[in-house]
Amino acid sequence: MSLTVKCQLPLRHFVLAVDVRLPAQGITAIVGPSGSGKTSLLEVIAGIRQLPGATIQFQDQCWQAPATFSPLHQRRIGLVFQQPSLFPHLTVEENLRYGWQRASQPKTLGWDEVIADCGLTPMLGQYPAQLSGGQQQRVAFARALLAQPQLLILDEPFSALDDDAREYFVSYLQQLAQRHQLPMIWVSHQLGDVAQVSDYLVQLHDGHVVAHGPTVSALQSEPLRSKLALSVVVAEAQPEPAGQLDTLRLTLAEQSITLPRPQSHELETSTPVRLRIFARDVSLTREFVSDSSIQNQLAAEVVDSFPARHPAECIVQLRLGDQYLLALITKASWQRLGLQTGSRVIAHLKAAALHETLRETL
Ligand SMILES: Nc1ncnc2c1ncn2[C@@H]1O[C@H](COP(=O)(O)OP(=O)(O)OP(=O)(O)O)[C@@H](O)[C@H]1O
Repeated sequence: MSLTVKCQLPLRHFVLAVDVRLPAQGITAIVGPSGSGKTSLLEVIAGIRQLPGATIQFQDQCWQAPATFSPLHQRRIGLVFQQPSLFPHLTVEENLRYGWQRASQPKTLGWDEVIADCGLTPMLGQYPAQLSGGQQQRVAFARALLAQPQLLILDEPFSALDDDAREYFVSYLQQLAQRHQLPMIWVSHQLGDVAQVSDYLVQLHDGHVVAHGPTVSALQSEPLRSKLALSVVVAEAQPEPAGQLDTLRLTLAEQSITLPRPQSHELETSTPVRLRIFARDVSLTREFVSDSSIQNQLAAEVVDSFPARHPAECIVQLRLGDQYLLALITKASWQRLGLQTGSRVIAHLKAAALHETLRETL
């Protein structure tokens, strides 16, 4: 199951030159600096830009080849851009019915379910101009779902939402990919969100794919590891001792960590959960320390170090079992601790930085 994209699109400052095969399942995130060609690439995939010579193949469907071109509506793509293009003269309900009535059968994403999940019930009778930017984005997202897409293409769809709502919708993306087997291509500047739920990462720079691969490993490879300084590890939920209702114990590489229990999460023992850990939230010592507020201390091995954005800092790559973690420390600390490849260290993870980032894995 794949999405093959080959194109050469001259843009103002460079040519968007892409030749890549992406998974046609799960969540594929496209990241890259502003102006690197992310939106243009989505437009080529959707067929909004009819580009001579491009090849777009989704699963067993040829959307574009030298002698073939399927327009957007035949591709059954749910397209959500940062600017929600709602019909201003229709109510929210009428906007939603527009997608719903044109949808193919069978409808796997139900009307009531999507409206409830997107929190739209109170605003069904209102017009777009009566809604905030974030509410309009939620309507546009729901309308795309109700059209029963076979592929969801998202370009910063939650940029106007507040942090709590964005967090909810990011985890909703994961549910949609998991429960409804709905593949997604998602452009976001929120690297933490992307690391948290994406299965596959593509990095664009000046119109070229400079890195792509499964998220967990792509984050540990150049150029993403230097640019993002962020790791994703998978831990397993552990049974909680009686009376400890506000904390959650996890096992990571056969070691125990504890974090504040997210209120929304009921995790069964052994459920694998993803933790997104910024390198800046990891510090290192040579020994376990007892007089620290940081209780999550994990024995690890130094496998590499490389420059960080600031010349006085470096990023240390650590191995915990078969998983990898990045730590951002100063070069002075690297010297003072006498670190080198193979050194045994203790990685300290701030629990408060972890508890907002807990997700069940796909
Ligand atoms: N129709 C067009 N013709 C020529 N150049 C274009 C056209 N549309 C966009 N560009 C240029 O192509 C480059 C990539 O734009 P694009 O919107 O794809 O980038 P992006 O990575 O999505 O940026 P952002 O993250 O800011 O949304 C920009 O330099 C832009 O000016």
